[in-house]
Amino acid sequence: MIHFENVSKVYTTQKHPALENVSIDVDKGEFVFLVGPSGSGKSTFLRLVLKEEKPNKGRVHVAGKDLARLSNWKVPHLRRRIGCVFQDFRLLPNKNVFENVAFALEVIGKPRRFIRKVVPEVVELVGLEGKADRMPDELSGGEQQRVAIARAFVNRPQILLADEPTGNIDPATSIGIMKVLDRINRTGTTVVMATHDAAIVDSMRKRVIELEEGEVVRDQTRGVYGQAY
Ligand SMILES: Nc1ncnc2c1ncn2[C@@H]1O[C@H](COP(=O)(O)OP(=O)(O)OP(=O)(O)O)[C@@H](O)[C@H]1O
Repeated sequence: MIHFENVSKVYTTQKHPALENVSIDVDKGEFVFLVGPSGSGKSTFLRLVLKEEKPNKGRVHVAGKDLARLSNWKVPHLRRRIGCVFQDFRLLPNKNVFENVAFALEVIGKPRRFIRKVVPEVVELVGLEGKADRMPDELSGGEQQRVAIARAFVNRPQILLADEPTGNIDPATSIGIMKVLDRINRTGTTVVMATHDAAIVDSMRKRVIELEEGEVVRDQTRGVYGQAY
């Protein structure tokens, strides 16, 4: 589903590569944690998957497409197949829960009837049934992140990228967020989550890929956050 082959990325303003000779394969339906110190290249990896950045060397394939051969006008189509969740939720403050989730479908031209059917289903999937009328500022941080996940998933993307989704959320609430991501993963969606949250990684026992100064230094099938010697 995601295939990196000897990928290097150097930002023009930086001396050191953000990613160096990275080769990673993520299969359909996998759940992968991307860990490593700040600046090790996790966000750069996610940006390359979205074709927000281009590699200086190597190849990136996503959902069977070689991104170097994907013309710019097809990039929005690629991004529709990839849901994104961020640390800071990024909800529209003037829209309620239903409208925030519906908006993701409106912008890609889905009919109103379809939207009225699927939005409540996804709102329920993330555990927010009964709260569809709430505005973002009437929700806790954990609930806001559930809305963001619903919005990322409502179009049933093949891949869900999450960049520090529990970064602004307390540990107890984070467990609930991880249950939602796990539920989404069980529907067959590939999930890649960049995180510094050791407790979460240790409790989930999923594949762990560790980056250090842009290089893959560990790739473990049922891994933990810290190096297991
Ligand atoms: N747009 C950019 N322009 C220049 N340098 C960048 C840019 N984005 C990232 N970098 C640099 O590339 C390296 C990798 O950064 P990246 O954001 O991918 O790391 P990260 O592992 O996601 O860090 P964090 O855990 O703090 O989010 C760092 O040295 C960073 O300063």
